[in-house]
Amino acid sequence: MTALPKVFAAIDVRDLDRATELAAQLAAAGVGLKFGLEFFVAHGAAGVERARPAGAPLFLDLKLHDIPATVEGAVASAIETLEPDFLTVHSSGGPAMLTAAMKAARGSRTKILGVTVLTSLDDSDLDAVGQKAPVLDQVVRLARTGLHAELDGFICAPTDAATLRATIGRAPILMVPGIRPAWAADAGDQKRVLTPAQAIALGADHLVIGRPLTQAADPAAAARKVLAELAA
Ligand SMILES: O=c1ccn([C@@H]2O[C@H](COP(=O)(O)O)[C@@H](O)[C@H]2O)c(=O)[nH]1
Repeated sequence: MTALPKVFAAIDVRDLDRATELAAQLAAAGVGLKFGLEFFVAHGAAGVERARPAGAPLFLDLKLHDIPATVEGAVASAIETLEPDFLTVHSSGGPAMLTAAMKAARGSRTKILGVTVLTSLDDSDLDAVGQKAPVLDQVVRLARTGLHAELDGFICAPTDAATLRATIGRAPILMVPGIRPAWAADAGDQKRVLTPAQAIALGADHLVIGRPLTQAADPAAAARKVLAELAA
């Protein structure tokens, strides 16, 4: 089996031609492709098939969160149409929903990743929705629930990675967004961020990077720069 790339580029654009162009440039630079809600709501699985260069590693970031039967059906549909390398569900959907997602993925090559606490949230945001702070405790709590349901891995912030690794061990996959290279303009709506090298050093297996690549003057050059920084 070919190893999956360290970095996945988030193709968070609505225009199909622009997404296709970005996907071609970024895949050629050696990163995988992540299609999420903005693109998927506009273009669906057919759009992903059109925008994705043949064979490019695919992360379908749908962050599914619903009753168990609905999530089981949605995971089955995603695998039937696209068979992505990775697919996300929200770990906060609860044990039965997570078990249903894993049931639908059984026998496929798709790895199911549980989103713990979004990288755009901090302690005060958790408080506002009635969840117990600190964020890190909630991340660990949700990962434990996910482990019980035998999820393949988790989405967490780079600032959570070391604690989560120490809790869950080496085997589960850690896919980490909230990445900002030192040369990136700003964090935007992300609240828990670190650089690519810091995230890998703390235990991330894969990184998700969106705007620092897609909004760069030369997205492929920006992706190559990140990969060179990681190699160094
Ligand atoms: O906790 C999460 C889960 C998913 N994401 C997704 O990653 C990218 C990040 O994009 P940037 O432009 O690098 O901020 C985006 O597609 C999110 O939906 C996340 O950021 N945090």
